[in-house]
Amino acid sequence: MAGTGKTHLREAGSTLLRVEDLQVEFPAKGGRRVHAVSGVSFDVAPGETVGFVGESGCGKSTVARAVMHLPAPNSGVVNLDDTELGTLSAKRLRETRVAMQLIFQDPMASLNPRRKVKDLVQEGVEIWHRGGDRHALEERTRELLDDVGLDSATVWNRYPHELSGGQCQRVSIARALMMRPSLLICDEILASLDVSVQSQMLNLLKRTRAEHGLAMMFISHDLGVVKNISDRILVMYLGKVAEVLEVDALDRETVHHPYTQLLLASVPRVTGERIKPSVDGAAQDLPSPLNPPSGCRFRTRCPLATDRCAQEEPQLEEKRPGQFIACHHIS
Ligand SMILES: Nc1ncnc2c1ncn2[C@@H]1O[C@H](COP(=O)(O)OP(=O)(O)OP(=O)(O)O)[C@@H](O)[C@H]1O
Repeated sequence: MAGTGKTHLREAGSTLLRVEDLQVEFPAKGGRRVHAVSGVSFDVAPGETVGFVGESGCGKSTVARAVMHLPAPNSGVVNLDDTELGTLSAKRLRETRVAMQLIFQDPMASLNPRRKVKDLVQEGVEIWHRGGDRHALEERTRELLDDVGLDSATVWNRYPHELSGGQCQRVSIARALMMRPSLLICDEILASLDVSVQSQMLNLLKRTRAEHGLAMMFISHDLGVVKNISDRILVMYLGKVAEVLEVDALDRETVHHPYTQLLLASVPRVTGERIKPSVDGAAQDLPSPLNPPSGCRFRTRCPLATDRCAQEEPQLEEKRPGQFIACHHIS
């Protein structure tokens, strides 16, 4: 089995989203395959925010798309509210997917440049509920635009290119909320924004999730950002889960997976100044997902690695209450 264990999953009835043994491979030249996501399991409780962190290429976006079945994973099970997505007809899948809204990193690219803000926010609802009450729809659009910190009267007839990146991202959030989702999947949505706009957006997301009772998957390569907004964190490395932990465990004097340790060491510490995370610098050492290392995928960069790590894949085990680590050397 390619899994990294499922001991961290909670009782099925208590979760909104339950993902088991997700596997995604992409075809590559010469008949080879990119092992992008290999046996990832996690769950998200109603109203909970789970952060996904790991350096570029570790499979975070692929997990997000596989959860949405955009496209369906090669194998694995995705249950949303006890509905298994893989068993649904194409029509039922499209309907069920509305409850999960995905927001991307580049708001300009994900908003149709030829549509005005009011239409962008309304278009999802128009597709799903044709012939609804136009007045009520416009009211809700105004409300949501104001809610996400845009002056609805000002931006109503504007096009995306007339807005800043932060404003576009706010439109994307309003557009997602319009569909009344139970799960918001945010894929690197702060990465293209200035640091000051990032913190405004984090506050907006926290307020929004409380007001709308939303669960979130929050994806970022920046552990500092993920820590700020998440209840629990999944640390991913080369298509696998290295560690799952409650966010409080990050502040405790506790032992972590050696990869989490590397990420922690690269979180900016100087107030007001961004230090380039050292983990980005180490990215060239990332092995290829075309040919991932045997056993523990982190072993080629791990200071603790031994022969056992090459031969035997570590499974996620609960090392401290609420803290699951996949490492032979952490007890
Ligand atoms: N359509 C595709 N075809 C081939 N390989 C792909 C495809 N999409 C993703 N990959 C590869 O799968 C791996 C995981 O990519 P993914 O985008 O999920 O990572 P990520 O952690 O989200 O990184 P980033 O933050 O850079 O988006 C990478 O090696 C990537 O090159």
